[in-house]
Amino acid sequence: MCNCTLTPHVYWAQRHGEIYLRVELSDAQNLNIRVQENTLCFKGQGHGAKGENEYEFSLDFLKPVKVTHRSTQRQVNITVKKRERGWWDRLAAQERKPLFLAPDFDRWLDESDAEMELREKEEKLNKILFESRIPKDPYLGLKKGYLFMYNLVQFLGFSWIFVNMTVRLFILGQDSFYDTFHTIADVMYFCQILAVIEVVNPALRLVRTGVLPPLIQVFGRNFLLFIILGAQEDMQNKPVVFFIFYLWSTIEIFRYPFYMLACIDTEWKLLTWLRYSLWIPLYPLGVIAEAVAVIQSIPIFDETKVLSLPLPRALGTSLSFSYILQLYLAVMFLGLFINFRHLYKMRKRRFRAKKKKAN
Ligand SMILES: CCCCCCCCCCCCC/C=C/C(=O)SCCNC(=O)CCNC(=O)[C@H](O)C(C)(C)COP(=O)(O)OP(=O)(O)OC[C@H]1O[C@@H](n2cnc3c(N)ncnc32)[C@H](O)[C@@H]1OP(=O)(O)O
Repeated sequence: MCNCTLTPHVYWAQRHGEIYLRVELSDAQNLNIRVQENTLCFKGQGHGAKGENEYEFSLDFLKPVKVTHRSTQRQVNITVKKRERGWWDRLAAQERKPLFLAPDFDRWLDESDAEMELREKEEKLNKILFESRIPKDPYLGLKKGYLFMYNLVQFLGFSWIFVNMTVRLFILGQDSFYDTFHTIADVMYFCQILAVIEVVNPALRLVRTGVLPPLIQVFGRNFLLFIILGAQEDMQNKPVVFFIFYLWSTIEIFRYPFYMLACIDTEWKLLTWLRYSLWIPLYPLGVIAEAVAVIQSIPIFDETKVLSLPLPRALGTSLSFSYILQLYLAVMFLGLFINFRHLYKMRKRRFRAKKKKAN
């Protein structure tokens, strides 16, 4: 036992593997801290509750401890390792708590919180270990730079379309519905040709997603843009073009900036929410608008015979493209179903991952 004269205030907290002691003694000098079995003896000079003096205390721990670590800042901090990991019901061997001892509420955790803290530390360590085992991709910077530029160009293109259409709608009202194609088509052609890259990217493993969903989307949009609208002038001044282009560009002005931020490992929660929620009303509306355009184009293709297939004389003169369009109408809803399910899964995965992080 130590021969104690003045005793400092000592604050404590525990974890499963260690005990933290904070001795209220500033400008401490001549420190002598010893641990034997389950007893810690402390002696030192410094400024404590009774001014500048020599202070000492001894503490019999509930169970054996080993190795200490100490640091002296404004107070003396001591870390004591428990010889066996576990949660202690109390700190001292004697049932009555020594008078100089009090909980350190700055570091205090109850058993379950301490377990959680431990698990988080282990998870972090495992993640670091796991990541250090994966060989680093030497072209990662280049890939991200390329994706960033691609998304930026698409964002600028679709923003131009969206802003242009909105301004025209405010100025011309319903009249703007009729010449959407003539004012917007060039930029839309450019963006949609470029969008073929979105099928190539997953095929080359540049992005972590499947090839089928972007293929359905790019094929679906380009079929409508280049064949149904592009090949039939009579379709180009129909109001449905306005709705199709407006729905396409509305989702894209949120989707592309979301990807741009992902390329620089940044996330803006509102943008993520918009990217993974806006499709819920927009996608079905888009497909309905596209279906209307396909239906409106059927008699026009029948009449003009554009893209009709010439047949041997015995079978008739030609096979109208409208038959392909009728088949396409059915395929469209299958495409809608596949992509709707894909986006639903992506949304669930994204928000589940976020919830886990928040917990
Ligand atoms: C075989 C051919 C069959 C043809 C059949 C044709 C039928 C056609 C019918 C359908 C017609 C539909 C036409 C379209 C209409 C409309 O668009 S209406 C308007 C509303 N539209 C929408 O809301 C859909 C918008 N589009 C999309 O959401 C996508 O294009 C998608 C293809 C449907 C799904 O995208 P996907 O990439 O698979 O999912 P994400 O969660 O966004 O991304 C997954 C991960 O990949 C990363 N990533 C993807 N792209 C990029 C990129 N360009 N840059 C950087 N990163 C990218 C993304 O960050 C994700 O990564 P993690 O975060 O690590 O998961």
